Amino acid sequence: MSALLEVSGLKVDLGGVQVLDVPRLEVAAGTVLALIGPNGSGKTTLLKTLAGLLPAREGRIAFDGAPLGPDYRRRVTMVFQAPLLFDLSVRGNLESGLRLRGLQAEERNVRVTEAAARFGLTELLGRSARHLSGGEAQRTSLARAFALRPELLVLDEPFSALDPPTREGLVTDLARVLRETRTTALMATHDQAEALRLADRIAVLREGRVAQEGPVAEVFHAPVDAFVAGFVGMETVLTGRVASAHAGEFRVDVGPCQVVALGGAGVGEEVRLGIRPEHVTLGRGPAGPTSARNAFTGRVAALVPMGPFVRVEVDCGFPLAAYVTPASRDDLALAEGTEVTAAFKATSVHLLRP
Ligand SMILES: Nc1ncnc2c1ncn2[C@@H]1O[C@H](COP(=O)(O)OP(=O)(O)OP(=O)(O)O)[C@@H](O)[C@H]1O
Repeated sequence: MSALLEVSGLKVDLGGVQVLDVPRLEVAAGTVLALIGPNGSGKTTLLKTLAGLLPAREGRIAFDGAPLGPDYRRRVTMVFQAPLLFDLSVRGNLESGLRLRGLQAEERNVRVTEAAARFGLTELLGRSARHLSGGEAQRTSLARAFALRPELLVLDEPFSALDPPTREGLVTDLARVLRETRTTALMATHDQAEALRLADRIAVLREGRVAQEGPVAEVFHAPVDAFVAGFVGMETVLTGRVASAHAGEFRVDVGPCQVVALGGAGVGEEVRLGIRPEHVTLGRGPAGPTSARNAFTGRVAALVPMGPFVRVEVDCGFPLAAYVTPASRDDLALAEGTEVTAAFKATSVHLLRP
């Protein structure tokens, strides 16, 4: 797939301070790249720079093979966290950009009807933008952007101001529309679940640099370091020394235990291992035969309800986080101090870059 957007040697300053340093970044045509990272990591600054709204101090940004030209602002559309709507009807808002571009009434009508249908706004076209809920206003803002059929869509945390059910509906619709229209998009988000559902690739930002960029599954399942691991929900990060290595499998001393992992690591090497809580299973009583290469006895140190699941912290001689459903917690009668067996496969242990 060819890159629609290509960034090299990008450096951006704000208020005289360098806030972005991105040696390379590419967005292939028809794909969605999500930027995730903590507050202040540079997501908005990178989006604005790539949308042509902020100048770079150094570097090259190429769009469709050429440096950004004067027509670039017309080819890119940006949607912000707070929908910036005009004091017009929903239809008036959807039409506004199309009028500016000199589209004829007939074509405007086709595009408005299509965009409204895509975002469930058909019944609301006559409503004043002043009388929309937050969710409806953001739908209008997204529909207005899609009506322009931008070559690149840039979304800056478009759902962060919405309540969870409203957000859920809009994420579902946006995922469908992105797929149907094969729009190339860049999106900043705090929310891993959003990134998982909307993006093909993820770039994790940290202090103005890209800590890792890759396909969504790769970043979530094989984070390169402890920072990315923590950010994408790999809650258990263990440090230990490799005790033995044999036939593509190695054992790491972690406290009084040995954790089995797959891959190449040298005996005596200090390594960091990451384990996702959803890959850890808990049981009562001694561990029976299992295909999991790792099974440890421990005690429940804490139980934290987190909506659809409960986060269980187990002390196995090292701290291990597991997710169970509230029903499993009740079936296993888990409470602080309960003795449990925690098991996870060697394939669920990820070797992180130190
Ligand atoms: N006008 C400014 N002058 C100086 N520094 C700025 C300015 N605007 C932003 N910054 C700094 O630039 C860095 C990146 O900010 P940016 O808003 O891009 O981060 P972000 O990842 O989008 O954060 P958030 O998730 O909070 O929106 C931060 O350290 C911020 O303090």
